[in-house]
Amino acid sequence: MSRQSGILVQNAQQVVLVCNNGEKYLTRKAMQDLAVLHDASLVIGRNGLIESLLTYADRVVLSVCFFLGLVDAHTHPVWVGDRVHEFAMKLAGASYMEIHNAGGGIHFTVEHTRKASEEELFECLKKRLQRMIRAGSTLVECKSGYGLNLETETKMLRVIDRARRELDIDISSTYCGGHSIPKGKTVEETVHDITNTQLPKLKQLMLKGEVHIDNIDVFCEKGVFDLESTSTILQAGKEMGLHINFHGDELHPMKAGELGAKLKALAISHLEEVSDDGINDMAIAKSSAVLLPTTAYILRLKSPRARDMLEAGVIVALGSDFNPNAYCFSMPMIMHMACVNMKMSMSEALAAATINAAYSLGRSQTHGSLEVGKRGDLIIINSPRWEHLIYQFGAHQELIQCVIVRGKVAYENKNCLGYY
Ligand SMILES: N=CN[C@@H](CCC(=O)O)C(=O)O
Ligand SMILES: [Zn+2]
Repeated sequence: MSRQSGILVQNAQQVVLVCNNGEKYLTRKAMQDLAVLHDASLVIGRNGLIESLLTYADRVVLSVCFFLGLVDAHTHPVWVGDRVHEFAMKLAGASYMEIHNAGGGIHFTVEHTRKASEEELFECLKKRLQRMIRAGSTLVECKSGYGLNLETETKMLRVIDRARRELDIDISSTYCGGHSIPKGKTVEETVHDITNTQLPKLKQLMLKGEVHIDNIDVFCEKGVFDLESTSTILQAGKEMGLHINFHGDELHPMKAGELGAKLKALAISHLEEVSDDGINDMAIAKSSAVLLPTTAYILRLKSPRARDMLEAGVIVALGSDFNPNAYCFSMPMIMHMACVNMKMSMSEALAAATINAAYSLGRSQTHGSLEVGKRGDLIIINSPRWEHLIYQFGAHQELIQCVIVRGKVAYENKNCLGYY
């Protein structure tokens, strides 16, 4: 399938473009009506960008679909020390915050991640990103946040940066030094450390080109960072040129939707407890809602009000939330869960896992749809209809034949059985 100018991917029954008019995001009705070509091929140039999309009605068409690569808008993939023992505790009735307040949860992962070497963390991240590629993700947001001090947060960000340079996947990097209050510290001390020590040092490293950071994140939650401390940290990050992309309104109503809209956040994640005002403010400010179906599922919470957000015109995106609490790499499974538990349609879920997820990371000019001039990131699935990737829960290994990132084969599944 190679040709001199780049690669030609030929003769698909369907090519799912998602949108084709340079849209930066989709809302409301536009999420129902995605752009799909029939009996088509596409050419990716040597520069890794899409050169042309062609329809060949007269050729023999293969019973495969080409999809643009999926975008995972929220992950915590850099850590060591799994928490399978905590999964057992939660199954026996313990809540997320009970485990956290008893010194487990994020604290457990921080303890192990601080002790890990950079090489060890990179090896873990590499395997996890490879598993994400196998499930069709080609752009992934990756957070730090299991260091909570300058040394380990910087170590995590360097590991993410190395993955960006060495692996066939695109990454949006998030500084999440405000993920929790470190043991033995107060909220005030932590905010001071982040704004006076960590962020200034990271700014220097960014200027020297030693780390690259795209977004700033804080866990805005009762017993973690309140609204005021969240706002202080996010504004300090914004002044450094970072996109605001934070955790809010997850376990308790915090007015995080309202705060995010006021600060012009690009993204607010979770939102299980968002208020009506928060939804309206987010729609007006174009602050996207990154919904994470695994959180409500694993913690047995109520699901975020996706329908209310969609009807209000909020830009809804999806993420796996991969972390030691929610061990899921698969955006096809996330889309299925969004459809069943959050009442989204398959078209809405796909728009949320592509163009809108790219918007939440400030990347929708280059990612999130198959359009001439955008990244040549796509997946080839062995099925005549694209909906099978969502419909067949957990079957993505048997459906995804190939994942192409920037015009290069990043994964090929020779044993793929197909959609039967
Ligand atoms: N809620 C805060 N952060 C993560 C969980 C992190 C952890 O438990 O290690 C989340 O998005 O679900
Ligand atoms: Zn998270």
